[in-house]
Amino acid sequence: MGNDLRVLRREDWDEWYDNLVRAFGGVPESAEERALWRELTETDRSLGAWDGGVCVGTAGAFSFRLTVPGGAAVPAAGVTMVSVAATHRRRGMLTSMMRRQLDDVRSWGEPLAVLTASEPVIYGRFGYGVGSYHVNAEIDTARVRLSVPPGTEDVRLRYAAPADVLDACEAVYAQLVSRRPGMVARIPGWERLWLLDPESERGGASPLQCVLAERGGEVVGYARFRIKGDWEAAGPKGTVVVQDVDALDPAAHAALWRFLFEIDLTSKIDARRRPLDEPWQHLVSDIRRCSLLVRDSLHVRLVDVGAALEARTYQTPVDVVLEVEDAFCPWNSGRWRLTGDPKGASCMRTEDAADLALSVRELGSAYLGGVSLDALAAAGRVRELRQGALGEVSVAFGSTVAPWLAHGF
Ligand SMILES: CC(=O)SCCNC(=O)CCNC(=O)[C@H](O)C(C)(C)COP(=O)(O)OP(=O)(O)OC[C@H]1O[C@@H](n2cnc3c(N)ncnc32)[C@H](O)[C@@H]1OP(=O)(O)O
Repeated sequence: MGNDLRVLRREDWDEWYDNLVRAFGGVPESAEERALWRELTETDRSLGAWDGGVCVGTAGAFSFRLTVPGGAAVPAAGVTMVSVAATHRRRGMLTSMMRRQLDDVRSWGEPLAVLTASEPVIYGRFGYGVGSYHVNAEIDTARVRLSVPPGTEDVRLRYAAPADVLDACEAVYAQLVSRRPGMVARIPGWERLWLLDPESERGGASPLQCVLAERGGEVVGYARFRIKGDWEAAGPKGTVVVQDVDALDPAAHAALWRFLFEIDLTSKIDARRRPLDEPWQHLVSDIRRCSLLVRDSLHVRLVDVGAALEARTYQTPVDVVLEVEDAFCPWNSGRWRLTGDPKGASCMRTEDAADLALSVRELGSAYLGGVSLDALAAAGRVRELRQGALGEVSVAFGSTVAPWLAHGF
């Protein structure tokens, strides 16, 4: 191809990042946001493709820790900032960057690579499966009522400037990370991303607002949101645009959502990227008027099948031989014996007969417990080779809590 693919040097960052911005339409970010991404880019884990000294391809990999079923925080490459210049598209440049990147991730000893896709069609060929989903909700708060559980009245709410209470909000988030598969522990510096609030990206809404939920002086939750005012002849019809709601217990959760439901001069909540099983869905009087839309969220790639399957736990005892096919990372292909239970697991090479056959992409989908192997088998993507194996393994792989990624990257 004649292009040079190499690890990013800090002095090349501006040209590298310009290629990325242009591939996403070319509208520049605010100086503040650009400076923050510059700081957060892990250059030694990023790749640039150069053609005659001009940057034409980019790919990065944050060093994340991802919560997996059982609560462990597993090293995972957070694949990001992927772009190929439109002048060089569809010549295999992405494929060569993914090749190099997955080889690198393996050499770093990280068992997983994860990403959120600009277009879901791109990454399946490289062995990524959709491992978590989120919902977007548009709630008609003029019609939908929220009932709250006992204890909600004990929660006190107060406004605070988002920057002033950032540490308290981050402490709440940090407590939630180990409770839900698919969440990512915050790398220092990342918390500042949630406070970037350029007027150009507010879509006519207010600056970011924050309300803390407290009980006995302790912060037990927070909501960050904007208000987009609107009026019609009959009166106000503003929208509450929710950015984050994180709460440590049911009463704090209900108090925050009730607050968002009842803000005067608004008749709608627009909440994106919420967990599939978020409790407020069970508190509303009319779920249909909440217009839930399910979207793919985290795409998961097992880079080291044995280490990845050992790193999580299983809901019920499991002893199974998996025949794994992995064309892009052939070191994973072949038979693996997985034995595990709620306390731990081991996964090793075996010559024993296989019970289930599947590709690494299906393993990625099932890995966080949000997509059942049964459903994948019904789609013809998993084959049962020993009768009864599918049901057992499917239950073992499940998670009682829906996996969820709180934010893009
Ligand atoms: C994690 C993230 O950062 S997600 C962000 C991804 N980046 C973007 O969406 C920015 C805009 N798009 C781009 O920069 C580029 O089009 C990319 C990176 C998506 C693809 O780069 P390319 O170098 O053109 O991909 P490459 O030539 O290696 O394609 C490999 C295969 O994937 C297919 N493919 C790649 N991108 C797409 C797409 N967007 N839609 C459909 N098919 C695609 C190609 O057709 C090709 O298929 P084939 O092997 O059957 O011929």
